[in-house]
Amino acid sequence: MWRLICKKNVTKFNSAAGFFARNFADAHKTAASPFALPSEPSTTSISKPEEKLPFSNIVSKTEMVVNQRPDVSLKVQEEDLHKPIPFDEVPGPTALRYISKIWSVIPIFGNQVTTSTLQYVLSAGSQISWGNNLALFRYLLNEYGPVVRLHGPFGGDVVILSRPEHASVVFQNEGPYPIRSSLDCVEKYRLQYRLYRQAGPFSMHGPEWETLRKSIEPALEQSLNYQCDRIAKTCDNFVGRTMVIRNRQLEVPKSYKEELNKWCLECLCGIMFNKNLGFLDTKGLSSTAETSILLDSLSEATHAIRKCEFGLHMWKFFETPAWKRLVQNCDTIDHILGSYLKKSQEKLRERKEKNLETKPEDVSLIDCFLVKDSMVVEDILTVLLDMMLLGVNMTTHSAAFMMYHLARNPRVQHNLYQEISKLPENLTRDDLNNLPYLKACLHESLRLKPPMPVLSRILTKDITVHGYRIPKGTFMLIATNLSSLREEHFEDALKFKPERWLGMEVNKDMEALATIPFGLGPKACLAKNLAEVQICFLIIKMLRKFRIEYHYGDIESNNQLLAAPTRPLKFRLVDRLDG
Ligand code: HEM
Repeated sequence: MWRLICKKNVTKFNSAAGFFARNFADAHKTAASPFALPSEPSTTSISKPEEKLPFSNIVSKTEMVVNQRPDVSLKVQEEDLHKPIPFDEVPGPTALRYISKIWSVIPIFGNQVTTSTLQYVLSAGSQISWGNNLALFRYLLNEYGPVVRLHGPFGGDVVILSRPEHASVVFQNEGPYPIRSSLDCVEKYRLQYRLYRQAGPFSMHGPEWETLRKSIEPALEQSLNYQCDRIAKTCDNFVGRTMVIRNRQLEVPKSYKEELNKWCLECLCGIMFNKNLGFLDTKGLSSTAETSILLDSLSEATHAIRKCEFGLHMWKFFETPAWKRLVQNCDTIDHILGSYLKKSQEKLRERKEKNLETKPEDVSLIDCFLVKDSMVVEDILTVLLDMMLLGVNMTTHSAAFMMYHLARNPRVQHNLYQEISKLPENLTRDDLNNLPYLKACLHESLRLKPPMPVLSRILTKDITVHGYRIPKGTFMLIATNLSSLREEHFEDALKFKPERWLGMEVNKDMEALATIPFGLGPKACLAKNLAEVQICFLIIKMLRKFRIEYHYGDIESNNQLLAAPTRPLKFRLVDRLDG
């Protein structure tokens, strides 16, 4: 009986304390940007109130002590309040705990494999699969609470989070050299198969990654400034191509996503090589053209990477069909990019020999890379391929969903059209500074359908999240797509409401941290500006010419690695009479 009364009272205390903790945390949320805080979480993190209140611990210990000496129990409680809860007590599926015990005797794999293998364990007998990690993560977080530990069946634990205040503890403590889960198969292809010295910016970390990133970012920014006009023309060409591929009902074909892929590749190659490759040729591409081969190889390589990264990593031990497909297609892309690199080298040499003056707008991204001593040809190839694999998929996904959201929300489309209709015919990058509604629409679209729905980090030091001590080396998965859809952060969270972003300081306000489509910290996307210019220019050009409609079932994102829309983008594009 004593036990029962005690338990009831403690439970009441828990909920009351939880209420205060939440309110206190809310007060912190609005007070300051989490990045203005010093980095040690035990003294400064925004989740500090929660860290101090390991209530789950109190219940059992109070129960135990109250029965004997109630006065001592208070002391134990107070001490416990300040102690982080051990990692072993982080909740998670228990079946995995037992499996991991069996496998821990042969720790040959690691947490990378854990994440991909979990789909088999967790999906057994249920609808949940890693293929749609949104449903899987939602299930785990609903079942076990905001911090879930997955005991790696093959060694290497994974912790899943989604709340912005927890994610911010991870980002605050990542230091100058964050580590994320790499694309293992791409890393193996480069380091072991091609014997390159670097694995590419996405997979690298540490001082070598920093040096590479410091070479890429200013060069990309410079090329973007000079090549904006080329991007604008490519968007015009895309509009032209759209006009000729519409059917009599003004609908674009099922393959419109491939057309967007071509647009994106054309923009990217324009920046990389200072050259139009002709992906959007109105006559279409011949199947033997180099552009066709590049496009097909990129799509095949993307499929092969998805296949290799999801499921058992058998390609680590023998050559699976997916691994062979990856090698074949990455070899083809490397070969084509290599030939462009060679031409650029020759051109640079000739200019130098003949002492020819070079106008800034004639300088391509690879020219900028070639003049850097820190980058050899193979480093440049890895950077270009990373950019193509990530950039084309992510930008296509984002542009596709931006068009979709505008089609589904005619009022928003109308308001946006009002904003952009005053722009001059020839767009410049500066024009984008005065388009708050367009920026809000893009951010809102990325909130609902981010192309990288989950961010990952491997902890470089111990941290305390939600009261739990999580050790260095743990593989963290941050389900930003879930925090983006939570009603507590966004009213009518499932609705497309760009107005919510007007006046909000994105990446600074705590609420805004619930949506970080380009990631955060030193490892955040290095081509955010490029992606924004591309998508904004495209939407401006499209809206000036057409009213976008969509008359079919809902389009979702498959929420996978290198995500893609689940349905054909069968937009109906009606010419504007005043366009
Ligand atoms: C709307 C389009 C895009 C979105 C939403 C996006 C989003 C992201 C995200 C979420 C990350 C990981 C950030 C983190 O872990 O904190 C990332 C990394 C990266 N992105 Fe993007 N991206 C986009 C376009 C592009 C483009 C166009 C390129 C290249 C041309 C690109 C190249 C990269 C690279 C190389 C990295 C790895 C950076 C590093 O680890 O240092 N992305 N991107």
